[in-house]
Amino acid sequence: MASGTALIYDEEMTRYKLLWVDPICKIEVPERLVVSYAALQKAGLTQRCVALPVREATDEDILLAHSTEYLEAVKKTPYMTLEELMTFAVPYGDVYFHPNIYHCAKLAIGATLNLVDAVMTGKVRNGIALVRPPGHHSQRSTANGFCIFNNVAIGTLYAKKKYNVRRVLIVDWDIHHGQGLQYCFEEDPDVLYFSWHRYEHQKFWPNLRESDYDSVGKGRGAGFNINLPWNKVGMDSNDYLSVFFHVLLPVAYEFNPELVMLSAGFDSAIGDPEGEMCATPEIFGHLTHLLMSLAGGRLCAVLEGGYNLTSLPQSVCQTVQTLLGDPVSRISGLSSPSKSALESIQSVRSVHQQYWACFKHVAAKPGYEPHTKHSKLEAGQDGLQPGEETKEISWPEPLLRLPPPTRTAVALPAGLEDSVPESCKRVTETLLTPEEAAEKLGNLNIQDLKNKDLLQSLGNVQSLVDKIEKKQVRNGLLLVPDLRKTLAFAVQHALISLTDRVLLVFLGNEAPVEVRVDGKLMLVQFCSTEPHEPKSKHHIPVMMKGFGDVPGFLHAVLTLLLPLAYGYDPGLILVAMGKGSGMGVAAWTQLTSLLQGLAEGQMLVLMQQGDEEETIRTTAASLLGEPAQSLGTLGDPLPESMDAVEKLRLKLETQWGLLQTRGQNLP
Ligand SMILES: CC(O)(O)NCCCCN
Ligand SMILES: [Zn+2]
Repeated sequence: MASGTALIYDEEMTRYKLLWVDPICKIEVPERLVVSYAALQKAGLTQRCVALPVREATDEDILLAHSTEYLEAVKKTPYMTLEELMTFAVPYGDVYFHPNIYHCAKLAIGATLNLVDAVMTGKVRNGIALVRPPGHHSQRSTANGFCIFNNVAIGTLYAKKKYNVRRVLIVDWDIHHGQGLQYCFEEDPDVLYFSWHRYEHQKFWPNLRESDYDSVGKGRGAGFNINLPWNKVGMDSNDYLSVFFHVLLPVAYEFNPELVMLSAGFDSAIGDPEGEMCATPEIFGHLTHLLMSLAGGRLCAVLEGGYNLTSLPQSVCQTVQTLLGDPVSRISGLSSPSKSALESIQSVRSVHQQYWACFKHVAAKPGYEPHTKHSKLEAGQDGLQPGEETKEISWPEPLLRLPPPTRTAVALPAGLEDSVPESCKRVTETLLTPEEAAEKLGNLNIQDLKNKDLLQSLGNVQSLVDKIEKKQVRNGLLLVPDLRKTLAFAVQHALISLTDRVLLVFLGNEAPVEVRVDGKLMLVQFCSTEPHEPKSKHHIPVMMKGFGDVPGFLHAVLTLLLPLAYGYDPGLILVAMGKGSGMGVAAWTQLTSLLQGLAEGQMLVLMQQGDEEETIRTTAASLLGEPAQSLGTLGDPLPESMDAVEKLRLKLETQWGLLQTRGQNLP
């Protein structure tokens, strides 16, 4: 499996700037790259990445997405006078030229293509290209929105052509609509373009009717263009995560991309004059993590926008740390998305219902009609007039997410030692004394207290929890003779010595532990037989019509388990698979990968002794940060599974706000 994170940056791309007065373009300054790269250096991240050089794009590269006449016109700009440059820019809109911008634009493309090469050849697992000028607004024969050539469009076409990549997912989290990407791929069913963008019912730049949610793609590309408009400013992590859980990730998994291209614009971060949103930089560490379980981890991030010189570098560092596999910081205080976000989420899901099985059950009623004219008042403030003072917004600087010295520790019975990768640290702790065991697990009976294997597994669990608490170890894997007793002990010990909130995800029918009513344990139990009525809102039985229903299981993980887990914000995750739960290895590692975005990745996986070695090894690999195996092309989830999840969501969404998928007032 490929490993390593590429970082592509060249200071030559800082050598162009606005040469005249233009209040719109003045925010696109060279310092954007300078401060971002400096922040990576200061955080010690540059030396942990694989530094790759830029190269100049060739004409052939550029002509993948642009017309000859446009390229020939741009070729003349290095020789233009100031007057000519100004005149040349006017017809394009919100873009400026400079004698060196053509050179830098070729380097931005070349950086993107070198990144695609490195990822597609397995030289690295993922990477980021810190480039300017950005690209996602530029079109076949048009510069626009600070963009000259469309870096990500060319990167995508290049990957398809050179590496025969079939399906490419483009995620554009820049706060502006990358209409250039939409136009380029809207008829192509092999490229799924997802963009969220400040829209305010067409009142925000680029004010395009086709940026609304009902632009779903054309012809064979219908369904493969997803626009999520933000009709109000002030969106925060609740809104961003909700869109990932209920729109982007379900479709992305169904699409099953072979490569993920990320139009990483950070003007969607707090403090940005363009976005005026409220999501703090940590969110990009989570959004990146949630995309890394797709396409076998092949992820190429390319910088687009981002104009606040404080939140931009912070967001870049959050993204790079996650690409490197560092623990993701906890986001506490999550509650629920805004009403406006829910209207957009509902609209997108209903208009895409006919194209995606994951939305099959969605009511066909949009959250709002795209055509209704909305008064300026209704659309909220119409953004900052150029030069208007932004009120002082401040946010805490994200903490450095230091990885513990050991990532994964394992406690396996003798003989299974070589079933996990070398880099796992072995734990073979002393037995727990019967007194210690009885003290925590009152209900142990006499033969238990004589059961050496049980006492050994309790000792191992205690030791692993303590190592995690001391930040010596991030996560662990244990094979245990008695899952129930060991889980109960793990919960007890963790609540005493590590955290006051434990999330237990259990695959199996018999409830693994008695559920506490103090809210200190959340149990999400995937079961295939109708469970008895749960006693508390912290015991969530998820009916899976047989564990063979991988699409159904995944749907429940993305749209139910993750929102619950993020809303609960546990300090430790326990994952346990009961005997013969028959969940496929690929689906299981998707679960253990995705859940590492919670609790700073502090997780214990407990498996019943006797589980096949393949599952043990892949689980350990997932805990070590190996990308989850892609699930392959998913069939449709079983209707019963979808119904069970929907019923559960409706029941729980008032208590767990991130479960909501539409405005409350909608049926
Ligand atoms: C790359 C970008 O999306 O940040 N460009 C924004 C241009 C805004 C013009 N009003
Ligand atoms: Zn932007």
